[in-house]
Amino acid sequence: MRKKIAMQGIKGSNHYKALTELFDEDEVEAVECNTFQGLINSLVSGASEKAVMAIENSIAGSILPNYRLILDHKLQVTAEHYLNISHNLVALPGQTIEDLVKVKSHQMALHQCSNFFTEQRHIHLIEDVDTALPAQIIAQQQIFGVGALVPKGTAELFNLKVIAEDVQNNSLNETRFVVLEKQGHTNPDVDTATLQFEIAHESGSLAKVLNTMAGFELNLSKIQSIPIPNDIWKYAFIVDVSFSNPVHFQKAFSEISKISINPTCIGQYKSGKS
Ligand SMILES: O=C(O)C(=O)C[C@]1(C(=O)O)C=C[C@@H](O)C=C1
Repeated sequence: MRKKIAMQGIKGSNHYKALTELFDEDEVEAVECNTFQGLINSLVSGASEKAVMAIENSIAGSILPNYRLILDHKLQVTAEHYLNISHNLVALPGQTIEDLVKVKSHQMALHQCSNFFTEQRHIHLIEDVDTALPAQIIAQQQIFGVGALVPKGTAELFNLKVIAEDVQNNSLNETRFVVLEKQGHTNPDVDTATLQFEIAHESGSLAKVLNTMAGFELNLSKIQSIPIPNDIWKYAFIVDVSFSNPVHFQKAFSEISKISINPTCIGQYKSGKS
């Protein structure tokens, strides 16, 4: 039986691209979910074995609600993948950009193309569940006057015309996706970890944690603060670190556990950076 992997959106979306670059398409079945919450529900209920979820983009930044979902459901990150993102404006053939009155796409995709649409004042932007679904609906229902922003290759999938290629604000546009599971596994071949901790509201408490990481030769690649619900204006920190020796990470984590509050390892995995 093929492994079920939950993703946000449908075939033709960036999530689907990420999923097929992470897994052998013949061995897995993509479970299409309309929302990030739906993707988590699929994983938590056991309907899917794993989930592929976008977590941050190089133009639009962190998808903070997705960090919240990982923490609230105590999920583990078991892999990561960086996908080059290209947004292409598509519509039914026979139209030009002047004919479009609306463009529908995923909120993150619209953010990443804000400069292009500032110049197209006649176009009304509308959020949709992903990039591919509005394209599929435009094609199925033959809707004129409406465009979609889709990855390369998706126009052909739905027989749509590419009106403008690569309309993202910056040609260097990558989204980082994580693979989520209910439980992590002990894989010795890891060089990256994500951890979460809170600290006492005291001068120097974050510096102590960061110095401990430096002392064990952990290289910090990201630090993200996230509000602690029920503790107003207090924040937890989510940190990504890389290391050449997993033992260094274990030792550092044990030290950090002594000087922080609620330390949690959210995952140890192999870096997806090339
Ligand atoms: O709609 C899609 O194509 C998606 O896979 C969603 C998503 C996202 O969640 O950030 C994925 C990558 C791009 O950054 C834009 C949108």
